[in-house]
Formats: sequence, C-alpha cells, structure tokens
Amino acid sequence: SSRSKEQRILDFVLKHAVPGDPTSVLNAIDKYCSQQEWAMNVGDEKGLILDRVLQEASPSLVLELGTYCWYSAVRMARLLKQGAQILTVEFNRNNADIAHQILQFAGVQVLEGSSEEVIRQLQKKHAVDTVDFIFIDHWKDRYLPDTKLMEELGLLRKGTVILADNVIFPGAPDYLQYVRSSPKYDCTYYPSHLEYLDAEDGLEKAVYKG
Ligand SMILES: O=C(NC/C=C/[C@H]1O[C@@H](n2cnc(C(F)(F)F)c2)[C@H](O)[C@@H]1O)c1cc([N+](=O)[O-])cc(O)c1O
Ligand SMILES: [Mg+2]
Repeated sequence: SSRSKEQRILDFVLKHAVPGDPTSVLNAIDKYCSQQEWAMNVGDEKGLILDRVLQEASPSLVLELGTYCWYSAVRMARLLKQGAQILTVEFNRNNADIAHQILQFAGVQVLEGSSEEVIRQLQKKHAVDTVDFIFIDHWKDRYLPDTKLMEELGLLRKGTVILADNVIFPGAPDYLQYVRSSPKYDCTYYPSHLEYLDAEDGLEKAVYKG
C-alpha cells in the first residue's frame, strides 16, 4: 500500500513513465502533482528557467541541496554534457530511498550525499575541488548559512552559478539580501510562479565573482 505522498508519486511514475526516458519521468511527476496531489518539486514552469540557466553554464560538476523526489536532479541530469556529474544532498532517508527508484527508472546517474555534513565532506570524501553549478532548493533558512559555508570552504570559483528556488515563496529573504548586496556576486532574478499554482515565485541566479 502506498504510505506517503512521495510513495504515491513514485507509484504513478513507475506506472506512467517510460523506463530510461527522463523527460517522461518529469511529465509524470508534473501531471500527478498538478492534477492529484501538490508537491514541492520545482515544476515545469520554473523548470524551464532551470534548464536554460543550466545549459548556459554547461557545468561539469553540479551540487544540489534538497533532493526531495529527484525531480530537479532528473531535470538537470538529462541536460548534462558527457562525463558531467550531479551531487545531490538529501538527509531524510525515506525521501532519498523512495526517490532513488525514480532515478534509476529515469536512467540518470547521480552521486547522493546523505547528510548536511556532505558540504564539509565534498573536498575530502568526494574529491571535489570547486563546484560549477549549485541548485539550492532545501530548507529556506539554510540557503544563507550553507552558501556562506561553501564560500568559506573554497567550493566556489570565479563564475560558479548558484540558482536558488523559492526566493519569493516561501522566500529566503536573508539569502536574497546577502547575495544582492554582496560585491562577490552578480545577481539576476527570474520571475515565475509557484509550482503547479498561480502564486508568484521566482529563481535568483548569483554568479560568484571569485
Ligand atoms: O520547503 C520547501 N522546500 C524544502 C525542501 C526540503 C527537502 O530538502 C531536504 N533537505 C533539507 N536539508 C538538506 C541538506 F541539504 F541540508 F542536507 C536536504 C529535505 O529532506 C527535503 O526533502 C518548499 C516549499 C514550498 N512551498 O510552497 O511551501 C515550495 C517549494 O518549491 C519548496 O522547495
Ligand atoms: Mg522549491
């Protein structure tokens, strides 16, 4: 029996998507979450902005904070160049377990962090030097502390792109204020709407100037 909403999303994907076809996985999740049960995926409207900003950056290493049901990991991985990788961070095991099946189903390969400490372990455990593209979509009060931590650990290089979801709703006001007023970032706001709803939301791109 399906216990959680996330399990029901997985069931719908396994039933309606085409194995190895990541776009069909995205379409299935968007269909389910817009018609049956809302869920906090970045969604198709903001997803198109994510697609464009990601392709423009053409990253070799992507870090995602906040895996949830792997919608954005699948969305990004389907556009990566050969050999590029995604490190996505999720610490709520059942989310990660449920969604892991979605990932394999979509034929997408990503490394998976398992705790908030992953950021500290990136350089040692994952042999990461610097990150090229970061998609931040986890707890909104963690956006700023985690960005500052990545700065302090030297994970950002000149040109690293940080794209943050939900800067309007639920909002990350301290993060927005910080990147927009810091001389270390060039910021661009992309207006959009909350996934599957009409409420205003948007993505903020902050390019690290090194
Ligand atoms: O709260 C929202 N998102 C929070 C998302 C949270 C997800 O990120 C994981 N995480 C938390 N910390 C880490 C890390 F990285 F530290 F390990 C990973 C959590 O386990 C959860 O799966 C949200 C809410 C709304 N909404 O409309 O309410 C709309 C949205 O698009 C949203 O993203
Ligand atoms: Mg979000």
